[in-house]
Amino acid sequence: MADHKSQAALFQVYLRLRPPPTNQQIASERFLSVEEPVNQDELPTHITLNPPNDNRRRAVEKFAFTTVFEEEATQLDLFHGTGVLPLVEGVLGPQGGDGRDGLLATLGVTGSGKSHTILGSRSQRGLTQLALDVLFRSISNNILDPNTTTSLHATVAASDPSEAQVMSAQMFLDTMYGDASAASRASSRAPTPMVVRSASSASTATQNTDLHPTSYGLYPSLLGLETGSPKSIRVVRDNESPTFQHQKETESILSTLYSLPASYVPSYMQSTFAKAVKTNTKSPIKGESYPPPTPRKNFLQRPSQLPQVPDISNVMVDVDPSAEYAILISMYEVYNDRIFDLLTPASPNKSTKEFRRRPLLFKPTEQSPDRKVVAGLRKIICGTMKEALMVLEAGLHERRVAGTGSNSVSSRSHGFFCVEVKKRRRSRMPGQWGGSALTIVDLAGSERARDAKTQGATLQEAGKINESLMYLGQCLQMQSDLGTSTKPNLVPFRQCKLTELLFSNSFPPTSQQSVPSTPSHSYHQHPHPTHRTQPQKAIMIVTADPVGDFNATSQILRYSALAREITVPRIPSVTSTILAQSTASHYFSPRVGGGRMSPSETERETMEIAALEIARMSEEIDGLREELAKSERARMELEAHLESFQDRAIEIEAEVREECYQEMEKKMQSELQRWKAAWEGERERNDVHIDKKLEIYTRSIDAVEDEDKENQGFVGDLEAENERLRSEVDMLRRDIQGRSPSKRMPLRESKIGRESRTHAAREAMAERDEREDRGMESVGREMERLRMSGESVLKGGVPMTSSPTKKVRKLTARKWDLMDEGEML
Ligand SMILES: Nc1ncnc2c1ncn2[C@@H]1O[C@H](COP(=O)(O)OP(=O)(O)OP(=O)(O)O)[C@@H](O)[C@H]1O
Repeated sequence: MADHKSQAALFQVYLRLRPPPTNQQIASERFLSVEEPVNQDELPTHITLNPPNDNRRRAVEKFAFTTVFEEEATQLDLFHGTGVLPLVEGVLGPQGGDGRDGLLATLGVTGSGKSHTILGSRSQRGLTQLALDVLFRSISNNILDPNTTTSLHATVAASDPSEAQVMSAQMFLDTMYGDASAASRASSRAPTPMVVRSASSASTATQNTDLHPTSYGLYPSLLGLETGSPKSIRVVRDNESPTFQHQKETESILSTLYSLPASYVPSYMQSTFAKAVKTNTKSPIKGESYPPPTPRKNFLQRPSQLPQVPDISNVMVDVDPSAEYAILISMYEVYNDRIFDLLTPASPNKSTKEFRRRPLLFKPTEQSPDRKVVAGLRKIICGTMKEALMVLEAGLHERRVAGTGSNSVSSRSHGFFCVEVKKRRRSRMPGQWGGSALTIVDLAGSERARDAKTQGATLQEAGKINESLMYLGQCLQMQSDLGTSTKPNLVPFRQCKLTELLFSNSFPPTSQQSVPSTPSHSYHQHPHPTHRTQPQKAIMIVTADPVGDFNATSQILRYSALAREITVPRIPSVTSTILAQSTASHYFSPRVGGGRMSPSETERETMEIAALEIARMSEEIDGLREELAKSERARMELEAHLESFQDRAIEIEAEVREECYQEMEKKMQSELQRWKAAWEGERERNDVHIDKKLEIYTRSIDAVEDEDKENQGFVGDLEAENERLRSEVDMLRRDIQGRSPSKRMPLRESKIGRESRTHAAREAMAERDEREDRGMESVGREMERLRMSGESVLKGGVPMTSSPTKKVRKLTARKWDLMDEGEML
């Protein structure tokens, strides 16, 4: 049944049954039985699922797999029996050329043993470790060591089509686990410019590892060099997150960076870095090897011992002797339908300060226009199996797991472990790197919320997990129905990230994708090294617990089995019982008389009809039951859909809220800035205005004071002059009055004498009057001027210095002065 189909299917599907837990107290009823293989030397391929005896009448289902591994099967049995070796060999391409992509995945209900199978346990190695072991050992003579091959990092990074950050294993491991030898080296090494920053950091910075760019988030900042703005470098310390832009510190960081080995710099920045080093004249310690980076606050603990069993030291696969290889490891997880790098530490969010990973895209890139790749992953060049295993451990540490009612360490995401085997012709002038990849996938397990007792975020995760597994189930069902057709659109793999990642490389290249056939030993003569001539070879290991959850297990088996047979049990009980009873009592009773039916015959006929009717109805009920079961499944699927849509809606709402909040915040900030600037401008204008006013006041007060003083001087002079003139007038008056009338008469009488006297007196008086007139005129002018200025001063609030009475007096005096002598007398 399965043989023909398994040839055409995209996946070879194996079933592994897990043994019951040793501490299980009450053994549940076993619902799964393995069918004996036809040939005793072969492994079984079929199982039967017997519904538990709980009064619900369900169909007995039979499933076919490539091979069934029973409970007692070991990790080694799985390794040899599932075709992992041909998979590894295919990736290495022993016949020349790029090799063939391989995919190894596990699928099953939560707690059924997926992670145990693929990743092993504390004491047992899993298929991943075994595959790495055989891979590294097989290419040991052909592998390039990143620590000794100087150009390796640059050439591999240049050939990578996925915008990856390529990094050497040594540096990465130091980043994650710390440098075991750093402490001993620290004392003998010259102090680095960045070690001590503040009293607090000085005490914590006992390891000079603080210096590495990643610990200060400097990789993106180096881009600043390209734009010629090293001042704007933003230095963020991983464990404290202060941001400062200090020129001196920046310079010191830069000079430290310039002295780092090139391998410390991410691939996409190599050229910038090289340029910067070239032009930098301040490199402090050339040739000094700096300590490893410390992006983590707390280092991971280096595993003291990795499991060594099962031992496969005698197992090797063929390699291409004319090629040299490089191994690149990357790890990512699909969590809530988003891809996250497991080898890049989470970075703090600017606004929330929460440590988060950035989701990555599965997309075609410039270098890979016709094939999607996970873009922007961190890829680690590993020279040894130990390095690869340590990278694996570090990545697993970052993977999301949670304790649920079904499994204390349940994987909450689909984990991807990618081993890229880079390959090029071995020669003095090696060509471009080509190669293929082995992808190992540990899928999250399907679970029922009731059994797993999950809630909140874990329940939401479960919704997403179940949904993605449902899509995977649809794809697997379609792929097992493919027959000879290779049309990719028959398998609806674009429904979610998981199926896209698993299936998009499973199909032979289409006419547009295919490239002219190349000789087997030509490594990428074509422009895009991502072209593949063969679809990936895929192995799926389904794990099941024969005494676990019947419903969940049967669902998984239905999805994944290469073939299925359903046996609907007949209903012997009702029909046959009635018929048997009738037969016993009446049916076979001898006929009485000829031709006519006796009462018993009539009765028997009625009974027969009733029995047939019952049988028909029973079948109908069975059909209805089957339909009910189907629609129940459909309902469950729809519910899962709905749940995931609701989750998505919540997510979108949260995202929109966040966006609105950010936008509002930004607007508020800009409005505040604008308002502050306007306010500041207004204040400055006001200040200037008030200053000017004050200045004017001060000046006018000074002027008035000066003028006042001057006026007072003048008034004083005039008054003195006036006083003098007045006294002179008085004197003259007295003088005139003091003369006796006799003396005056003779003057009158003696005309000549009188006239002469009068003439002399007149002349003297005229002279005096003239003099007085001149004096009075000038006094009047002066008084008038003072009056004018007094008025203007009065207007400005200063009192007048001359009074109108004085004017009157003056006028009187003048009048008096101008009177005829006769009138006066
Ligand atoms: N074949 C086996 N032999 C021994 N122990 C096993 C086997 N399979 C599973 N186990 C044990 O069962 C437990 C659950 O297994 P595991 O974590 O691999 O389940 P899982 O399918 O990966 O679960 P989840 O999907 O929740 O991550 C572990 O303690 C594991 O060691």
